Amino acid sequence: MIVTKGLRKSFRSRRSAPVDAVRGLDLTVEPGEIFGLLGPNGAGKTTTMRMLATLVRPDDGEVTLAGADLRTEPHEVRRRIGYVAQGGGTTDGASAREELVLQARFYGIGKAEAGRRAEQALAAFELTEFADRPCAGYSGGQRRRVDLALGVIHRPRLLILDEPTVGLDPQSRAQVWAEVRRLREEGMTVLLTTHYLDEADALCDRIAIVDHGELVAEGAPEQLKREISGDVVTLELAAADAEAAEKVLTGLDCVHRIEPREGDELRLYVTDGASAIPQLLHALAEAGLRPEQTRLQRPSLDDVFLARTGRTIS
Ligand SMILES: Nc1ncnc2c1ncn2[C@@H]1O[C@H](COP(=O)(O)OP(=O)(O)OP(=O)(O)O)[C@@H](O)[C@H]1O
Repeated sequence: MIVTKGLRKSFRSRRSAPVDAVRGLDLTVEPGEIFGLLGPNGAGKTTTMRMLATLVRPDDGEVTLAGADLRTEPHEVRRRIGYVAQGGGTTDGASAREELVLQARFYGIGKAEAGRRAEQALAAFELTEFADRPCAGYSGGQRRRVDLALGVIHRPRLLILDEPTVGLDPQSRAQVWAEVRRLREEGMTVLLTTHYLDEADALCDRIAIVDHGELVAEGAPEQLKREISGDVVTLELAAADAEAAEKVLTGLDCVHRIEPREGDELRLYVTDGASAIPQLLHALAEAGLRPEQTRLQRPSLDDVFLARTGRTIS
């Protein structure tokens, strides 16, 4: 659905040194995915989104979006994608219905059909109740839902969202996630940027982590985390059992490493916690041992960023 090869953009001004915002980005987003572009402030996420949305001209690189070439068919790209910018696009004085009808008309949709689409969008995004009130009175989450509805009123195949949940409270963020998932279920491909690690982890099928305009990692969140360090299993044992348990577990294939024991707690590094835990418990049971508590911790996307760049994202 999106292929970029060698995408590049520098900003030059007379007053300051040039900024290489995006430095040769190769990305592939498959149809039907929620794909997240993750990175710290200034990593080049917004510049990338603006280039894909035809708002900033790339210095170099080949880009295809929904089958259209960014350089030679920008009009076609605009027709086939929806774009929601960071600040959104609603006006204080207009109502959600007015904004939706206007947006549909902007895409050349006839008056009657524009009204029908606005009505459908209001229902789908749960906006009907306050559809005719000015947007100024909406909550942050409600306004964000109007932005999403505006982004898809022309039924694009690909939706590009720049920081869709920035500044929202946890409940509104969860609602936006639910809407994004619903759009994906309806067959839409979604590309979004975020600097919330938990958001990328929970929402995205695949992510690309960028830093200083370059790709530092790409893949499914689970896969990236597993590649870094596997999982950590913590077992709490009765004081009398800890030493014996350590001996039993040291010999198991699924255990890469056991941290030096602190009291009655054992921390084990394993490739995949979900499959290792039953093996650990089985081995302990055969030796007549049973942990009082078993905890599984997974590495976070921040660990992935740390491993690749030597810094934390947040
Ligand atoms: N119009 C511009 N003129 C000059 N420099 C720019 C311009 N737009 C972006 N930059 C610079 O390019 C780099 C990448 O910025 P960009 O906004 O793409 O990053 P980002 O990953 O979206 O960051 P954030 O999470 O803060 O939005 C930054 O150093 C930024 O200052």
